[in-house]
Amino acid sequence: MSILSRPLKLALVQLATGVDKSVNLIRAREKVIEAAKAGANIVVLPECFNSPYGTDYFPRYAESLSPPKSSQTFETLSAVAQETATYLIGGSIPEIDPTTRRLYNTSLVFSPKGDLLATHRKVHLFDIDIPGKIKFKESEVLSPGDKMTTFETEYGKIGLGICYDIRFPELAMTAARNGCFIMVYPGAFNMTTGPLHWSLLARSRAVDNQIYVALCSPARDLDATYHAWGHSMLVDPNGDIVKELEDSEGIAIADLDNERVDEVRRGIPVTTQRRFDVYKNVAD
Ligand SMILES: NC(=O)CCC(=O)C(=O)O
Repeated sequence: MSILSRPLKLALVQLATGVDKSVNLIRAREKVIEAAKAGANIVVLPECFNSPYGTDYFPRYAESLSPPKSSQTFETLSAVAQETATYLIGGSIPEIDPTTRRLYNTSLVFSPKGDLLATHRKVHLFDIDIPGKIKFKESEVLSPGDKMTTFETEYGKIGLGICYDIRFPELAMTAARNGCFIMVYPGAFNMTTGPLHWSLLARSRAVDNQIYVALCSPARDLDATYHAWGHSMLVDPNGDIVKELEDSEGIAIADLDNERVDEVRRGIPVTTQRRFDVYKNVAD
């Protein structure tokens, strides 16, 4: 039995986000409906789709998810997943834990019935400093999540990370070894690291693990404080880019094929040739 039980249509919504949260939510809803009308079974939104991306914004836009009814974004995503009968991977949003007052970069996943299926808090915070190019420190305001996230669908198991998480192959490797047919990363790379590594990382995670990899970015807005790279894409288990957007708003719709996964794994059978007797202590 293939890790992807049957073909499916995936939609990556490269949303143009702005400063007005309600407008972002209305537009996200419209795009999910558009994707569903085009036949998508699973729809993905970008990292930080309800707010601009930036440490100044996270505290101002953060929502508490407990109890869920208090979150405007939770309610919108749940309702549109149910309305469209799609699996909805709700990009990510700034979340506040009302007890600890800690902030997280959090992704919510809903079933076609509108039920919450999974929650992923970004595990690896985006702290980088490339002199003269970009300095960013999510950890100034955010706390990291402390668990891997996978969830079951009728198509098979899906692994979820957020943006910078893609740089840590262990997450995708563990998800793939646990049977995931795809890793999905809502993400917002930038004009320095986007051209350098966005597609390289997606293709690497795909080839390493012979799984699909999907990246979903916000559209680029040159008036915003952070310029997202865009280029939402789907990569197949052979490392080929199946679909890629440019930098403006759009929806990438692509077919995932269970036979393709099996064909790639049969041809180059690394999934059965691993030598964990040789490199068993990967965390040492
Ligand atoms: N939002 C992010 O995590 C950005 C990650 C990024 O740009 C990178 O180069 O990694």
